[in-house]
Amino acid sequence: MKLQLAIDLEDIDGAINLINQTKDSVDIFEYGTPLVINFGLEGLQKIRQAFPDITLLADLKIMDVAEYEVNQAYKYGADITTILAVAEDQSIEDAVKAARAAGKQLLVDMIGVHDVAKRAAEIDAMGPDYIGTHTGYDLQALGETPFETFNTIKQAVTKAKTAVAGGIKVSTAKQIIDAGPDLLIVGGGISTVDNPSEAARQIKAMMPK
Ligand SMILES: O=C(CO)[C@H](O)[C@H](O)COP(=O)(O)O
Repeated sequence: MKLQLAIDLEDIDGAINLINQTKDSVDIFEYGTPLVINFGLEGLQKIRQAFPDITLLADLKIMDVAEYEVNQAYKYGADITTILAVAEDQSIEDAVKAARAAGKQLLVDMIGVHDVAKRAAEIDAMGPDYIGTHTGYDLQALGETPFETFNTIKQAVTKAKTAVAGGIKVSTAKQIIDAGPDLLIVGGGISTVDNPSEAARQIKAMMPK
C-alpha cells in the first residue's frame, strides 16, 4: 500500500517546503489541481527539478484531448497523471495507450460518477494502472466521505490497483486502510495540520508494508 500526498497549495515554494517535511513517509507526491491552475506544467517542472527522484503525479483531471494532455504531463516531469472516469471511453483508451507508450502510469478518477460499479468495471477493462474513488471538496463540504464508494470499487475492479481520496485524516485513515486500497491519497489531512511531517508518519505507520 502506498501513501500519496495531495499538494493542493497555492504556491510552489510551499509545495517544495511540504515535500521536504514529509518525504520520509510519502511514496507519491501529487501536484494538485490548484497548482495546475495557478502555475501550469511549468510549476510541475520546477518541482521535478528540485526533486529529481520522487514519484510525482500531476492531477490534471483530463477530460478531452487525452493523448496530448497525458503526454504533456509526462514531458514536464510527471510519472503518473489523472483522467476523469466521466470522460468518453475513447479519451480514456487514448490516455491508457499514451501511458503505455511512454512507460508511465495513469489514474482514472471516479469523481462525479453515479453508477460506480458499472463504470469502474468498464474502466477496469480499458487497462489503467489505478482506479480511484474520490469525494471532492464540494461534496466533503456537505459531509460526504469516500468510504462506502470505495467498497463498491474494491468489488468491481479486478485488474487495476485501487485508490481512495477525499478528506482522509489521521483520525479516519485506519478505517479506510483496513478496506485495502493500493493507494491512499491524503491532502489537507497532512498539509493543513500543525505538524505535516508527524501526520504523514502516523498514517504511513498504519499501513501494511
Ligand atoms: O483532488 C482533490 C480535490 O479535487 C484532492 O487532491 C483530493 O480530494 C485529496 O485531498 P483531501 O485529502 O484534502 O480531500
